[in-house]
Formats: sequence, structure tokens, C-alpha cells
Amino acid sequence: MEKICVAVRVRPRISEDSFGGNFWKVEENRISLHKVHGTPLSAYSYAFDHVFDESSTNASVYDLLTKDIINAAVEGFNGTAFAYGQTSSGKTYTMNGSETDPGIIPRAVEDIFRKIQMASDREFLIRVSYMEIYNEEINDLLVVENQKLQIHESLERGIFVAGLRQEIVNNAEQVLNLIKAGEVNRHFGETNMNARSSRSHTIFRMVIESKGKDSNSCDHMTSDAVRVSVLNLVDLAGSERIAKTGADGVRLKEGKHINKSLMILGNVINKLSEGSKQRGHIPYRDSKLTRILQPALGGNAKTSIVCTIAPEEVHIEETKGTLQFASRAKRITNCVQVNEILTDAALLKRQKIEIEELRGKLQGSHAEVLEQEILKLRNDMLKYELEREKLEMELEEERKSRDQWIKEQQMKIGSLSGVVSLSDCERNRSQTGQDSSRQCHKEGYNEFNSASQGDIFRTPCLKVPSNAFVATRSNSSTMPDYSPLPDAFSNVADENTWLKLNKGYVADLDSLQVTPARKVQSFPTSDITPGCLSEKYEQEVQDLKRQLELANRKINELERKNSEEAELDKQSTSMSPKHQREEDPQRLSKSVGNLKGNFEEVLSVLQRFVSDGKLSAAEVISTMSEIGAQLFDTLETHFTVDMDDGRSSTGNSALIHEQQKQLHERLNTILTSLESSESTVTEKEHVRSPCSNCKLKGSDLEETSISKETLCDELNSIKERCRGLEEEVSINNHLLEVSKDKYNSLEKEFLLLKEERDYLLLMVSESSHRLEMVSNQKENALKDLNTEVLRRKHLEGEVKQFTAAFASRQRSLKSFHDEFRSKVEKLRAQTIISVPKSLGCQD
Ligand SMILES: Nc1ncnc2c1ncn2[C@@H]1O[C@H](COP(=O)(O)OP(=O)(O)OP(=O)(O)O)[C@@H](O)[C@H]1O
Repeated sequence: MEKICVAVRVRPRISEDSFGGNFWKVEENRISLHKVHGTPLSAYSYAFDHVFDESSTNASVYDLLTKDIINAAVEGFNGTAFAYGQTSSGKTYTMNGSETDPGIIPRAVEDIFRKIQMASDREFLIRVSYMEIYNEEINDLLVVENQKLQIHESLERGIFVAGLRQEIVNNAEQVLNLIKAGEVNRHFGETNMNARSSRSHTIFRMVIESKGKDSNSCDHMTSDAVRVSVLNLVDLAGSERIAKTGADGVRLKEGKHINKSLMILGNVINKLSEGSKQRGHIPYRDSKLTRILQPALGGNAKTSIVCTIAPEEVHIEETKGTLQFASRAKRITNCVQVNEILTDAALLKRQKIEIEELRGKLQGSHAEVLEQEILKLRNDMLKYELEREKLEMELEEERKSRDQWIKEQQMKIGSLSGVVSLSDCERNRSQTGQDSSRQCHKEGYNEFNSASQGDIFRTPCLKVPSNAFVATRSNSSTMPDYSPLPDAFSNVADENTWLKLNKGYVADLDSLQVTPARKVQSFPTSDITPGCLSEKYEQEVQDLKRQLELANRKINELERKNSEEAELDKQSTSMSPKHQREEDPQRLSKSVGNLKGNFEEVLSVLQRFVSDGKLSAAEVISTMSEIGAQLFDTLETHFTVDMDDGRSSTGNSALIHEQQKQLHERLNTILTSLESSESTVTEKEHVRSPCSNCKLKGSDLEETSISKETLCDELNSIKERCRGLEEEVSINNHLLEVSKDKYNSLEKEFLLLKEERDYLLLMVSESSHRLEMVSNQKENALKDLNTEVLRRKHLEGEVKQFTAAFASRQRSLKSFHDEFRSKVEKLRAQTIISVPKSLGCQD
């Protein structure tokens, strides 16, 4: 427990008092009100840690009042220094100073960087923020747009101002420039009492984080810990009497807010000064100022208050009020602890060292039982470490196999997507025509190849290059800074380093302020109770969790893709068979329709032969129409069956083939016979021509030759069409075969993928099971370690008892020794007396 350090500073007189009444006299650390002729007024005599008279400089105030707080802040203690007093009493002068005599803030900044440079064994990260509370609203002085900020409180982060800019800084000059820039945004105003009166409370905040540079350093106790301290340098607005300041309008409103918040600060101080028993509720929440300063008032911070007073008699009443405030503040005690974020490894290390120390102590005595106990403890610890290493290895192997497996899955899905895109292409081909289809076929395979090379399913690279502590954290200054710490890891400059640094714990600076009684903070993840668990072990569990999460995500992705593939597959099932069922058959139907049309045309031509009485042709036609009817029936059946079930189309296609062949042969026969019969007819007509000529009229002859020509043309075109149809049918058959093959391969792939998905799910459930086991083991290890700690404490108690017993034995031995000596001496004396006597007797 540490008392708040309170000092009073008297500002030099600004104007000479016209009334020569009472005055304030400073003697060492006491200030008292004296009558003009020098008699002190006993009721108004106050003693403080320091009292600075009118001739004091900012340098002396800083050295005596604040320097220690600044040094402690560099070492990991929270610190707050603030100036309180009536308007124009010199608060801003004390905090900011002048060109020739810089105030507490610039001196603190310079000192911090000087100290940091001297601490060569640690690396530091400094962040600064500058805010004002104006008319009970919090404004960011570093970013003008950040106005009316809200105070939030969370379990993890404690009290914090959301959205406040935190600038990472590397040197004092940078900080001083920021302050200068911030000052421009601060609210000042002219009053009767101060030409440049602060109309707001300002809080300049520095967050100092540090970490030992060498984790192998000899100082095992501290090297692994990250220290985070918060230093607040506060310049309060001055209390004012409206009558004196002559405030009206805006100034009046400001004055009311200032006085109200100072009154609440006074209430908080009063409550805190009452002592913990009577204290009751502390109204920190009544104003933003007290809420923000909560850790500094009765919390975990070294705090100093400089109360500035105006020496003029006209301000005597205000000065009395200020001194009473200071007296009460003096009674407040804070519980200051260094803020360390200890990793579990560091905790374990500490315990090991403590055990070693205990062992060393015990070696002095002969307590073999205790010795054995300690040996057992060490063995247990070794056992845990071995177990942990084994787990580590197992986890590593599992991770590797899972990665491998996921890669394979991705490759497979890649291939499948290639196949599917190929099938899509085929579908397009059937829509756009055969010529382009070949092109598309080619493209489809190209796509498939590129997809199988892994372009689509490339594993995202999650690794972030690790940087140095300060350099890495420095990146965060460039980010939009809406809270001291990011809400998600994605906002952190370097997630990896941050995680490594804090072992999964997101350090919250504000929270450190409001945890007064916490000496050592271990920050495992939320579901783990603070305990002694080795760093690596914990890290492994974290890694496993992350891996599992990643795997789950990938599985989900795989599943999603799988279902997409299945959907596509379904479509392609309905597109390949159905494509053949719907689209290819449609095309085939069209072809058959054409074929039918052509066939009918041929028939109609042949009909003419029939009508001309060419009986042989009529015979051929009847045969052909039989074949045709059979063919079309077969085709129809084929399409119907094909639409119902694409797989049963094999037999039908053979039938079609057969029918087509027959048709072809028969058509050829018909055509040959027609040609031959035609030539016979022509010849007969030629033979008959002399007598017929006499019978036929010239016009009839002409007509016959025209119809003959037409017939020949028609026959030729029929021949052409037949060939075309033949070709078309064969292409369609080929298409049908290709689609069937593709369907089969797709189906196989789908089944394979399904199997693999099931296997993956199995793996995941196994992993979860293992994770559960690991968690259980971890919990057990935690319990065991805690038991060991308890045992160690018990041992310590025993050692104490042992020492006490030893000491008492030593004491009794000493008294026995003394007694023995005195008896010996007595005996000796008696012997000396008795010897002369005996000698005398002999004489
Ligand atoms: N110790 C000092 N030495 C020299 N000048 C001082 C000292 N203290 C205050 N002053 C001067 O007194 C005037 C008022 O001081 P300052 O503005 O610091 O008061 P304040 O308490 O901050 O007032 P307000 O609350 O109205 O802002 C300033 O001109 C300042 O330069």
C-alpha cells in the first residue's frame, strides 16, 4: 500500500494585494496562514510531502514530486501525476511549463526516453494519447474528428476510452510535437482571472511496454515477462467563482461543468480519504474525469498531486479549499504493483528457481525427507515435460498428416472441378454446334489441366513475417486507432508477433490499471484458470485449436465444394444422361425429324413412280416404308428409354446402328434398282421413240425429259441427304458414347469424394476427441501443478518450522553449553580452592 504523494505549489504573485491582511507562509513542507504581523493562524496550517514556494522552479517540482513516478513507470508501474487548483493558480504552468523552465510533461517525456536508452537489456514500445474532457465530453486532441468519445468497461480491457488515437512514438521530440499539435485543439478561453484559461481537463497518456531482450538472460525471473504501464499526466481545469471570473455565455457553461466535475473529484477524494472501512461506495461514475482517473485514485498506480495555489489574499478562501482537498488526498492509499504479463513458461521457470532455492536452503539442514520430497517434485516436473514433449510430437505429426490430406483433397477437388467444367463445355458444345464443340472440348481439357495445377484451390498463405518487437508493434500507429487495442486479430499490425509476445493474451493496458491487487498476471486464454502451465504446452494446445479451426474451415469449404460438385454432378447427371436425355435427344429428335422428312420426300418421289405404274419401285417403296417405320419406331423407343434412364441406352444404340445399317443398305439397293429401272425405261423409250414419236406430241417429249432430269436431281439430292444423315447419326452416336463415359467417370469421382469427405469427418471427430483428451490432460496437469505448488508451500512451512526447531535447539544447546561452562568454571574454582587447602594441610 502506498500513499498518494501530495505537494502544494505557491504561484508567484501576479498582482500586489491592495489589502495587507493575511498571507501564506511556507516553511519546509508546511504551509500556514499568517496574520500580517506574522502570527500563524493555527487552524490553517497544513503539512504535505512537499511544499514549493513562489521561487520554486518546475525542475525542482519535477525532481521531488514526479521523477520517481516516471522512473517507476519505465519499470512497469502505473503512474499518474496531476495538477489541481483554482483557476490561474499555475496548473498549466506546472504541467507544461515555459520555454525556459519546461514543466512536468516535457520533463517526463525526456526522462522516459533517457531511461529507455539506458535500459539496454530491454526493448520498449511507447504509445501516447492526448485527450480533453470539455463540458463533460471526451475529445481526442490528436485527432480533431474524434469527438464525444465514450468510456467503456469490459472484463478484459477494464476502463477505456473507445476510439482514442494512440500514436506509437520513438523519441521525445516526436512526443513533444504531438503535444504541441494537441494543444492547438485544446479549449482555452479568456476570463477575468486568466487570459488563457484552460476550459477543459486534459489527460496526456503514455503507455510503456517493455520486454527483456534476451530470453536466455540470467535474470530468469523477469526475462519472459512483458511489462505494461500507463502514465497519466493530467492538467485539470481550475475551479472558479463565477463572480470572480466574470464568466457568462459559453464561459459560464464551461465553468459550471468544470466546477461540477471538480466537485465530484472532491467527493471521490473525500470518500477515499475516509479509510476502507467507512468508505462505502466511491462515486467514480459520477463524472468522466473520476471514471478515467479511477485507477489513479485508490487503484493500482503511483500517484502524485500538485495542488497549486494563488498567494493573493483575495484568493484565500479558494486556497483554503485547495489545501483541504490536498489534505484529504494525502490520506488516500493506492495498491501499486508492477504490471507484468507473465507467460506460463516464465511462471514455470520461476517455480523451478524457487524450488531450487528451497532445495538449497534445505541442504543446510539434514532433512532428508524434505530433500526427497523436492526430488520427487523435480521428477514430476520432468515427467510433465516429457509428457508435454510427447504430446507436442503427436500433435506435430497429426498436423502434418492433416495438412497433407487437405492438400490431396484440394487437388482432387481441383481435378473434379476440371472434369465438371469439361462437362459444362460439352453441354455448351451440344448447344452451339459440332464444329465449335471440338474447340470447346479442347478448351475444357485445358481448363481442367490448369485447375488441376491448383490455381483455384490454392491454400491461403496465413503466415505473416515476424518482425522485431518494437518495429512490429510500431506498425499499429498507422492504423485507424479506434481503441487502445484491436477487437479482432485482423486489426493487429503483426498477429504472429503479438501472439508470440503475449502467448495468446491480448494485453489490455487499461485493464492493468484497474486490477490493483494483481502482482503477477498470467494470461492464458479465457477458459484456462491462471495456473502454472508450461508455455510450450499451452502454445501447443492453442496451435492445435487453431489447426482444428483451420481444418474445420477447410472441411466446411470442402463440404461446400463437395455439395456444389454434387449439385453440379446432379446437373451433369441430368445433363449427361439428361443432356442426352434432353438435349442430345432433342438434337437427335431433330435429326430424326429431318431424316423422317427426307425419308418422306424420298417416299413421295417414289410414290410418283408408283403412280406412273412402275411396280418394281412400288415394291421397293413398300419394303422401304416398312424399314423406315421400324427405324423410326426404334428411334422413338430409344429416346423414351433414354429419357427415363440414360444407362439403358447401350442396347438401343446398337439397335439403332443395326437399323441404320439396314436402312443404308436397303436405300442403296433401292437407288441402284431405281437407277437401273430408270435407264431401262429410258432405253425402252429410246427404242420405242420412232413409233412413239409419231404418237407423242413434241411437248410431251419435252415434258418427259424434264421430269427425268428432275427425278435424277431429286435422286442425287436424296443420296446427298442420306449421306448427311448417316454422318449425323454416327456423330450423335459418338457423342452419346463420350457423354456416357464422362458420366461414369463423374459418378466415380463423386463416390470417391464422398468417401473422402466421410473420412475427413471421421478425422475431424478424432481430432476433436484428441483435443478433448489433451484438454483433460492439460487440466490434470494444471491440477497437479497446483497441488505441487500447495505442497511446496507446505514444504516451506515445514522448513520454517524446522528452522524454528533448529533455532530453539541451538538456543537450548547454547544454554546447556553455558550451563556446562559455568559448572566447569565452578568446578575449576572449587578445585583451585581445595588444592591450596590440601597443600596447606601438607605444610
Ligand atoms: N510558478 C510560476 N512561475 C511563473 N509564472 C507562473 C507560475 N505559475 C503560474 N504562472 C503564470 O500565471 C498565469 C496563470 O497560470 P496558469 O495558466 O498555469 O494557471 P491555471 O491554473 O492553469 O489556470 P486555469 O485553470 O484558468 O487554466 C500564467 O500566466 C502563468 O504563466
